[in-house]
Amino acid sequence: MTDVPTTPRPAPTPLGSTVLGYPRIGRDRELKRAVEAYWAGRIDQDELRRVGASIRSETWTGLLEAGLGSVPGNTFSYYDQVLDTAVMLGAVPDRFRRLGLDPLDTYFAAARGRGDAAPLEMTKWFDTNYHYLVPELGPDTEFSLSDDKPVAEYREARALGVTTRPVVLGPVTFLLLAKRAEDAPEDFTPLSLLDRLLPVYERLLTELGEAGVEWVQLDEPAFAADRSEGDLAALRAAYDRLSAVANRPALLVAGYYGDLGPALGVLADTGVEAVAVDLVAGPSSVDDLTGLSGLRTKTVLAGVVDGRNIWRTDLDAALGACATLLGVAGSVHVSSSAPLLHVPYDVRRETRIDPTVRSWLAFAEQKVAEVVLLERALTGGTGEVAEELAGAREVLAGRSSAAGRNHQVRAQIDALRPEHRTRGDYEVRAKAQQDKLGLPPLATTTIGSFPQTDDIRRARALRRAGRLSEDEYRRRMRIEIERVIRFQEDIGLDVLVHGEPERNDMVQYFAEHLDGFAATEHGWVQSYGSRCVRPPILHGDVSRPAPITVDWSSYAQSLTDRPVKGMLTGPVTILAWSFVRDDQPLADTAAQVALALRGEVRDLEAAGLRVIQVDEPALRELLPLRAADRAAYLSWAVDAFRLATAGVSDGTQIHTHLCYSEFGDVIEAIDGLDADVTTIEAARSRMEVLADLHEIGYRRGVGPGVYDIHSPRVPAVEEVTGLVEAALAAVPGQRLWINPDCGLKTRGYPEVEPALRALVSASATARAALAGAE
Ligand SMILES: Nc1nc2c(c(=O)[nH]1)N[C@@H](CNc1ccc(C(=O)N[C@@H](CCC(=O)N[C@@H](CCC(=O)N[C@@H](CCC(=O)O)C(=O)O)C(=O)O)C(=O)O)cc1)CN2
Ligand code: MET
Ligand SMILES: [Zn+2]
Repeated sequence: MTDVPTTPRPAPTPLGSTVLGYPRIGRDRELKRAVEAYWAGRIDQDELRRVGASIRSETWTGLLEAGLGSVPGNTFSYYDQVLDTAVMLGAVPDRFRRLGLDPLDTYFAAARGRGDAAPLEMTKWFDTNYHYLVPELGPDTEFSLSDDKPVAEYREARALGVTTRPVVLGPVTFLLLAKRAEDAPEDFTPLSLLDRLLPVYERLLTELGEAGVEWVQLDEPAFAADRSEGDLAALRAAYDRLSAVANRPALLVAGYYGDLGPALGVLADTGVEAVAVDLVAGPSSVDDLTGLSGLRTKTVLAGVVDGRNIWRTDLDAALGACATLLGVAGSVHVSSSAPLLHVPYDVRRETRIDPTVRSWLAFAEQKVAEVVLLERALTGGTGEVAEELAGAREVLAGRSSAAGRNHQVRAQIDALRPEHRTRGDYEVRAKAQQDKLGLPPLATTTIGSFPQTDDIRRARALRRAGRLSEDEYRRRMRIEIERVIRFQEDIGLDVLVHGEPERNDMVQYFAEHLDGFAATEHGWVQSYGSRCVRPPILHGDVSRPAPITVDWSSYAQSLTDRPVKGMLTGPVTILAWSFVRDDQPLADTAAQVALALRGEVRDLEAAGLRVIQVDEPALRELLPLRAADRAAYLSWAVDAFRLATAGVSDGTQIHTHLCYSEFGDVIEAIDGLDADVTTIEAARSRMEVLADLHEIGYRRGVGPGVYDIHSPRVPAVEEVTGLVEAALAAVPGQRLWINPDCGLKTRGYPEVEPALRALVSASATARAALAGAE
């Protein structure tokens, strides 16, 4: 129990039904368009702020009218909520402040870099496809309440007649997500700053209280992962202190993306008024909660409506979970399991999705309606909503009986044997590949995509609108492929790519060509900053009706004597970046996708492609947050990749590519993929991953990225040469590949051309040095 007495204050209005957060890009990506127009100098700050205000007002009024008991506030962001928090806490690194820009431009400079000021690192947000900017902290960091965004947005909503519950990233998760600033001592940990940080949160709570805020939500998702005793002690200390603040709003602490484990007991013993638990990703939380006497006086938000996936809720099951909690908690209200940031706005706009499949789906708006309905059932009894419950039951029954079963696919999976996932000895393969390809040491290549020019995107938009024929579209893409091939020949790369111009996205494109998936038209979700994706919906058994990439890749190969790499997205990444069915184990779905890709890999080989890359950038992303679940995941993930790729002969070279990750936890799985060549993000971390690979005895080809494509900066030749030398110190030249960190689709040719020339020149220099040394 806390030994700090909490200040007596009037009981807050009950929370009622709610969601933990909401999409913020605008129903038609208005924010993306406005932010990008602002960056390009086409609109000014006033215009950008008008777009932001209109998205916020539409969100608040919409949520109020939908009948939520408590409307979340401060869920808007111009780029990222972690950066917003760093700005609010006055923790923006000096290199951005020194630029002397106004607050909004300083903010964007931290997000995107400017001149010599490299941007904050961007990394995966838990196990999602959202990316946040990593705060940099050191022993000299001084926090101060430097921005009033949560208060200002509260007042803005009030003026529109909506009372909101500001959502703020919690202090402990903020510190756990931060990293040590480069100039900080090695043994510094951001969590050591907790005592310095808490006064700022105390001040924030005071100001929110003064503004009339009744409830504030502090998010602590970091506790859905394994945490140390020290982390738990920090959580306890933080909420003991924050709950002792005088005249503060009532505190709701939200944990999501999994069960809170021991953190739940810690929170139950602090003076916070409410906790939100994720009963979808962490269903066992129901049992964890029942033993906690500390909850008897608290409100529990039961996260029973999935905030991450798009299936309609099993309302009976959800009500059952809520009912169990009624006996444990002071009061229970219904909520989404996580912020709705990861789902699109409105399924009713998807008129091209088969109506049966569409009837199974709920996007953000529909989820809000489910939450409201469940709350009515919980408070007024099921009789009041009997009709709605019966309707939902019928849809659910329809889904489980239909579920697009493909008996042929299931029979093929049942017939698989270990040899379908095993290739021959690597040394034998390497020899056969060298005979066929005759590549020099330090061979150069790229990761697949070339800049998606306005012309390409416009052509695709015209075709979608029916204003460009399929033939004309294909003709234009072929012209682009030829241009990209000639460009690479001119630069002098060794292994070429076709450039992926025909792909809207590396996952959506494949989903559009596989059975068992539905693509959306408007289902945009933020991935980072202004970049969005439309995750496809994997609703049935997966199969490949016809070859997908073979025409494009063999056309590219027909244009050149140099080897062209076939280019596919791997099964784990296709799953990670889709909305996947929740009615069978992920492992089974992965095997189906892998089997479809296996057919594509073999068709590419038969068409004369000697090198085939199967991208798995999301291998790390799907790694379970809790260590206990990891071995099982890695086992099926590796199996799926091997099933997709092991059907080729020894002489066909399989590449894979990984990015956006800290690889330490999956390094053995990377080895287990058994790819002949692994290209991997490394430029920003200065080749750290090579030491990890060396340690586990990895001995196949490796291409650590020597050009950071996530920044508009063009590296100088000396910089690339430095990275190549660092790599050569860890890997022999014959096994070393020279390539960028990732695909080039988000970059422009003015950056790409000099960067690739630098890369080829650095390889040539290192090659000459190697030859001289022999
Ligand atoms: N799914 C996925 N997740 C990923 C990645 C990825 O590549 N894919 N990469 C990592 C980083 N995340 C990223 C996410 C998105 C983008 C990205 O570039 N997204 C594009 C959209 C890509 C797309 O779907 N393009 C479509 C639609 C393009 C579009 O907006 N068209 C306009 C019309 C254009 C015109 O008329 O000129 C429209 O529809 O309004 C196409 O090319 O066909 C964007 O936000 O701008 C990049 C990286 C991790 N996660
Ligand atoms: C996010 S990984 C990207 C791999 C893909 N082949 C590309 O180059 O775009
Ligand atoms: Zn990549």
